[in-house]
Amino acid sequence: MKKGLFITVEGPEGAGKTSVIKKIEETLQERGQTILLTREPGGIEIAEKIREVILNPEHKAMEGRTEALLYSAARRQHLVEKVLPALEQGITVLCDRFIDSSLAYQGHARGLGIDEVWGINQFAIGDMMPDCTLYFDIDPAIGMARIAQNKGREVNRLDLEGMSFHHKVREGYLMLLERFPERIHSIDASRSFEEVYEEALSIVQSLQ
Ligand SMILES: Nc1ncnc2c1ncn2[C@@H]1O[C@H](COP(=O)(O)OP(=O)(O)OP(=O)(O)O)[C@@H](O)[C@H]1O
Ligand SMILES: Cc1cn([C@H]2C[C@H](O)[C@@H](COP(=O)(O)O)O2)c(=O)[nH]c1=O
Repeated sequence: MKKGLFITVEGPEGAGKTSVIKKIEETLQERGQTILLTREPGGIEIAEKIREVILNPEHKAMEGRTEALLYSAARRQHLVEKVLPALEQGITVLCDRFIDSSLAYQGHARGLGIDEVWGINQFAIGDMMPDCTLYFDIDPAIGMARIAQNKGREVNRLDLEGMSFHHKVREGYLMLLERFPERIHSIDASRSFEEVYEEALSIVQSLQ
């Protein structure tokens, strides 16, 4: 039986999600709150291994449906092995990407269809939708420029897609915002780190 809050964070490449939620985790821990920060694809050994397969830049032959199925397989294992046990203990889970990434990237940008990708993900997650999703909205040109400046970051297979793919990812997210207006909160991620962090933190706190 789920008791904790399940919060997911979404957005195009370089929107600042990972940096902001790391700081939110630190802030909440300093305040004595227990929070589990995790990510997709990954977060546990099996899913990290699937991540390596999906994101390896050498795997240029990977077909769209294979990609979608691998993301949903990693999601299933991560959900049952890590997310659900934490939620059952009443812990707030903050997850860097979840189903909306599959809907925006594979469903819309890859052209597999949002409803089709929704279908395979229902098999993977059942009714375990997030309580709240923070969507970091950014022009992909700004996001990709931020990534290019971050020399320590590994370039993955999805980063190598052309700009038109990244614009379609954002378009997909904007469609999801219209479809799930109560669950998804949009944050203007083109502002300074502090401004984005403050808004994201205030949303997370308002849920607790
Ligand atoms: N508001 C901001 N303004 C400018 N740079 C930022 C901002 N937020 C984060 N950055 C920088 O942008 C880069 C990408 O940030 P981060 O890795 O947090 O993004 P992300 O959304 O998790 O990206 P991805 O999903 O592609 O991994 C990092 O170098 C980070 O320091
Ligand atoms: C969960 C999920 C992710 N993706 C893409 C989005 C990114 O390009 C990578 C993950 O890298 P990050 O640095 O950890 O953000 O995978 C996707 O296409 N579909 C998904 O379901």
